[in-house]
Amino acid sequence: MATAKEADIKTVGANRFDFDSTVDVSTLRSLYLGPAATSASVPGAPKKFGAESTYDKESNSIQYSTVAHFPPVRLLPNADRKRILVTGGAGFVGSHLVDRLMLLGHEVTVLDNFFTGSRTTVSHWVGHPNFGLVRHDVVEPFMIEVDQIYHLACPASPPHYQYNPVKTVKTSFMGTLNMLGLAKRTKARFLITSTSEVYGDPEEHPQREEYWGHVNCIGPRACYDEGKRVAETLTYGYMRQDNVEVRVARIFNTFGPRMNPYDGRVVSNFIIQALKGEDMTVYGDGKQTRSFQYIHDLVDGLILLMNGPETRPVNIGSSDEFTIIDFAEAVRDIVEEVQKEEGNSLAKRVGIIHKDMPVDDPQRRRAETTRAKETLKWAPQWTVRQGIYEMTKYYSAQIRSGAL
Ligand SMILES: O=c1ccn([C@@H]2O[C@H](COP(=O)(O)OP(=O)(O)O[C@H]3OC[C@@H](O)[C@H](O)[C@H]3O)[C@@H](O)[C@H]2O)c(=O)[nH]1
Repeated sequence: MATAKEADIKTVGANRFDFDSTVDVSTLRSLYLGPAATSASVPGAPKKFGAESTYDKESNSIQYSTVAHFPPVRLLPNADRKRILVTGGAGFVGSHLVDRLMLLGHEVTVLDNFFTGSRTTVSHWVGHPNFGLVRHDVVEPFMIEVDQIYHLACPASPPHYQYNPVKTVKTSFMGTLNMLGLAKRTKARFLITSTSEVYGDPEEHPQREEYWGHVNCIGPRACYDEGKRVAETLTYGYMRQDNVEVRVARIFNTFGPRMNPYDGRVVSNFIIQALKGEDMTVYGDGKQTRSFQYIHDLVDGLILLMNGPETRPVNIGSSDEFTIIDFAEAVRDIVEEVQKEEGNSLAKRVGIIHKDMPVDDPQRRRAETTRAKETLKWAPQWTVRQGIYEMTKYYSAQIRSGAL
């Protein structure tokens, strides 16, 4: 069996609907893993991109330096170069989408309030003539001339979105209303990132797009679940009433580098705990299930959806389902493999402990992706193992550099 590190995926993206979105994985890696962790070779370009930070332990200070060279971006004819707005573009998913859109040669403006996003995720593009970064909260209107809007802005981790539930609902409703208004005025195509959480604690398994869901509208998760449901309602309202061109992605659990290590989601929690030699925390008995997709597969799906003809909601996720307890063991094995390779093996295996199950935690979740396969010709290409391996290398490098 191939090991995780033997990932030989060379390119991501696809050439469909007259739109070539292929990008070398090595170029993407140079943006999040850095040159030391990748064999990236971008012809004619410097090996290191973006701002650099150096931590000094003695003075407990951090020194930043900016770099004025950027990875080469595709040179598109004017007619093909789009002006693209990405709300939440400094978040985990947003920053990877921005990397792709920039490398493909588009003009990208990122809107972010930096509640859960961070400037560092896109700092390697600051100063590029095709790139703009605006601190702005989508609950307020925003004026810009654009051709496409990827509307991602909203906290996505359960502890984050439950921290200020009123703000979460407000972001989902007002933010989507404002961005749809912008799409209506500019005639931009509008894509919203909805979520598998619209299915709630599902009574149907796996979850097809036709399933209406099972959501507790007054529970602690409702601010996000119902927020995204009403955001979808608004989106189709604007489509029917105002002919706005809309796309709706229902994203299932996604992981990858640049995920905030302390945002409380299971993949980041497990990898960080295992790397630091702490017990891994399984909530409840760990029999609940999730299917996890790697970030690059999700970004492929978003770009295909935006540029394809499908206007109905489309699930984008993995159908490789794990119980959380099995997932903890798989993560522990991969982290140990990385530690061994890096000569950092721990004296003993980390333990797995159980904590209380969060209220309304969905018991089963697996993406049914026939629609994405048929209408977008999309299929995930990264295994969970390949993704966890790369994400572990990323966090491990961050711990070594003092950033974590
Ligand atoms: O340390 C942990 C964290 C989480 N978990 C469990 O692992 C499972 C997954 O939890 P996560 O917090 O990562 O994500 P959830 O599936 O609950 O929610 C996610 O759903 C889809 C996306 O839209 C969102 O990113 C997020 O809300 C849950 O059953 C949770 O209880 C643990 O067992 N231990």
